[in-house]
Amino acid sequence: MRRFIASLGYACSGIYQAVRSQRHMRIHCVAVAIVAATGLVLSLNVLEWAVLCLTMALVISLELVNTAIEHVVDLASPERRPLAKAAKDTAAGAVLAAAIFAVIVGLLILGPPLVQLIFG
Ligand SMILES: Nc1ncnc2c1ncn2[C@@H]1O[C@H](COP(=O)(O)OP(=O)(O)OP(=O)(O)O)[C@@H](O)[C@H]1O
Repeated sequence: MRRFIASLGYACSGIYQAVRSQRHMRIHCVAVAIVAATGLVLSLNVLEWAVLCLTMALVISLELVNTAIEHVVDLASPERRPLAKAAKDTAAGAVLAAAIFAVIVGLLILGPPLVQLIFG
């Protein structure tokens, strides 16, 4: 049990450091807060919350993995190398792809009730 709590602490510390050091991570967190607040205002149903939570978790998780890859690349290759560039750019691409689809999911779920609330 003590080992589990220690591991939990290390994981939380990793998230905290990523939020502190990565601007993109802070932007994702603000987006999550805005989506959550909008979802509360719109009284989304359980399925809509589940889809939104999964989508937001995917983006945040990929940003954490991207940050870890950046650290490992900086450790393994402080000098500039094509493979180091490919690793960083591919990891960043994974976050971008998830973020684009997250915007689409957000528009699909929040868009219609938001339009209804504002203009209906
Ligand atoms: N060791 C390297 N070798 C070759 N290209 C690199 C290397 N490190 C970074 N780059 C290139 O520079 C870009 C920016 O890298 P940089 O390390 O400045 O930012 P990052 O850590 O990838 O991203 P962030 O700004 O989110 O922290 C990378 O996406 C990659 O294209």
